[in-house]
This record gives sequence, structure tokens and C-alpha cells, in this order.
Amino acid sequence: MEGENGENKAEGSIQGYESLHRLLESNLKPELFKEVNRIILGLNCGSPLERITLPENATSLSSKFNFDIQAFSFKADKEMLREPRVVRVGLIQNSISLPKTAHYADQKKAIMDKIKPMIDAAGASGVNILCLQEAWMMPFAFCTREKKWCEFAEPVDGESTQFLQDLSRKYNMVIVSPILERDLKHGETIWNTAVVIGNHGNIIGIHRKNHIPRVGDFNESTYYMEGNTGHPVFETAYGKIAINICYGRHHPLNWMAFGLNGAEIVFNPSATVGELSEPMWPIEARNAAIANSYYVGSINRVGTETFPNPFTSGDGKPAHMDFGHFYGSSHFSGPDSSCTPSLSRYRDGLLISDLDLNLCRQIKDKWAFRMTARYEMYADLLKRYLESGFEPQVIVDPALGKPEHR
Ligand SMILES: NC(=O)NCCC(=O)O
Repeated sequence: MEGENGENKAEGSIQGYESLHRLLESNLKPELFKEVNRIILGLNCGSPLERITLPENATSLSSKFNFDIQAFSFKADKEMLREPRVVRVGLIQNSISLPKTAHYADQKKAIMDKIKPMIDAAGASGVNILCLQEAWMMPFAFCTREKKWCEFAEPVDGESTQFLQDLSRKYNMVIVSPILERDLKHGETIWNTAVVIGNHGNIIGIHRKNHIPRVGDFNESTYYMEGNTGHPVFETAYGKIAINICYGRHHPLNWMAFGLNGAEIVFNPSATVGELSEPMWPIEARNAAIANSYYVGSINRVGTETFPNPFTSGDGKPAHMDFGHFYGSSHFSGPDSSCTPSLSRYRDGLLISDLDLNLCRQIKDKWAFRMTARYEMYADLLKRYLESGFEPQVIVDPALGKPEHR
């Protein structure tokens, strides 16, 4: 079987294919692919998600600057009392351009130069809300545990925010900007923060990452604190949005809390590598969208980032100078279990989707997850669990002959 790129299998490709979707599409007969698609990507209002044609000025930017661009449309059923509430949403995934030894100011500028044409393409496509990847303004250096990378941290209204504020004003676009934040008013402490910039360039608010990873090379507590902002939902001109930053996607209660606060779209800006999490990636976001009757926009960076000095993770494996491959694969999941194909596994990309927000309530009415949830039962268990004298509720088979108390 030959990959779509023939002999030159790009690094990060799946046997030469940009994504699992492309691999299946190229190798299955059309009728088989249709069935596989129906099961893997689901149906939206009874049909596969439709692709949207984007304006020429957007697609020409993708050709000129060599980034993947794809667009889809999630529909909802027609209602009698409400008009459709369609919002156009974009996700950007990108690699880092300069070596990690370059001057930090140059590294930051190179990233901005790289994502600018992608944001312009989103603007040209009429995107209303755009989200960037986790800590987009720096290399993902947290694996190194070297303190020098803290220099990349910026105040909420710093250089990266100002760069995006101009673009949000230009394109009348809400932009979610995940950065490494330097909190000047609280002893210059550092947080992993999403800044929500309104469509007039105003800062609506921030959310700080709730859960810090402690897995493999992802030992990020060396750099930033556990978030103290709870589960805010930001009511923007285009809908109610929230941000669940990266590792928070492994925590179902974290997803739930954004839903309880009324989110209609939850973004999951991430940085994660193939060996660690790729089989989990398409499942967790999709499950969250289903369980909480909202849309999820999942974003992961792309490429392999090599650092000047070797590091280990205390797992007995040899010291190494990179995390592994960030596998991109950004995608949208809908509350009705439908899902877009993923962006490329190795190229920069812009994924756009029209989301009819009416679908959230329609799915709540259909499946009644909120009404069947039994929150009081879980609240009671959690309350007892947090007490020091907690005893797990385990009923032992008497035939095991175990003593009542161990
Ligand atoms: N950045 C981050 O939280 N990565 C953790 C790895 C993962 O959750 O897959």
C-alpha cells in the first residue's frame, strides 16, 4: 500500500497519509468508506457533515503558506420558535519555526509571523470565534524543567494579546489565546492561561488551567500553578464559550463543570504527543461533547520540538532532547456524537466549522442527560469522599471469608 505522498513519507504522517481519515478514504471502496464514516464520524441530523466551500482569498493563503484548511457544517433541526443560531468557529494548529537556541524575541516573532496568515484566512472566511493551541506563543519547553523558559511568560495584556487584539478588531472576531501568563500583581507567579479577547479587541476575561499533568515528560508544575479561576463561561457576541486546557480533558468532572455553567462550545487547546495519548484523543473530547450536550473544539500542536539539552522523566529511559511528535489532528465534536475528520497529523492547519448552537438544547431535550443525572447522589459521595474518615462502599461476598474490617 502506498501512502498519499508516494515515496516521500513526511515525518509524522501515517504511512504517508496526512490523517487516519485520509488513509481510510484512499484505501477503502467508496461504499465501505461511507459505512466506516457513518460509524466513526457519526451523522448530524441524519447525514454526514457537509463540507463548506471557503472563499478564494482564504484557500489561496493556505496554498501560499502551506497549511491545511478544511471546513464543515454542523446543522440542527428547524425549530418553530427559534431561528437557527449558526456561529462560524476556527481552530489553528501549528508547529514552531525557529530553533530553540534562537533569541526568544525572534522565536516569538517567528510564531506570530507563522500564524498571522492563518488568522487572516480565518478572517477572510468570516470566522466568528477562533481558538489557538496551548501556550501558542512559545516552544513547548516544559519537558526540560529548565527555568530559563519562564522568560516566555507574559502578562494578560502583553505582547501576544496585543498582537491578537488588532486582529480581533480587524475581523470582528472573538479570539481565545492560550498563553503562559506572568501575574504581575501576585508576585510575578506563572499560570497556564487562556485569554478571551472579545470581537472589539477587548479582554473579556481569563481562565487558568485547572489540572497540571504529572505523566511522562509532561511534568509542568515546575513552571506554573494550578488554576484558581474555576470553570468560567464567557458570554461573547457569538455564544457562550469555555476553555478546558489540555490535560483537563482527562477529567470528566472538569468538562461537566463548564457544562453546568452553561457552555455551548468548549475549546480544548492542547499539546500532546502520539506515543502518550493518540488513542485517547478522538474519544475524550467526543465523549465530553455527548455527555454535556455542547460542542468541543480540540486543538493540538504539530511537529517535533528539539531542545538544546537532554532531559529525562525519571522513568529509566535514556535522556532525550524532544518530547516526541505532536500529532495535530485538531477536530470538532458535536453534542449529537457527530465529529469532523481531523486536520493533518503533521502540517499546520486551520479547521473551520459552522455550529448551529440550537443543537445543544435539542440534544438535551432528546437524551435528557441533565434531567437524569442524579447530581445529588454524586454530590453526596464526593462530600463523603473528601472527609478523612471516608470508607469506600464495597460489599464483600461473604463466600470470600474475609474479615469484616481489614
Ligand atoms: N500540556 C499538557 O497538559 N499535556 C499533557 C499530556 C496529555 O494530556 O496528553
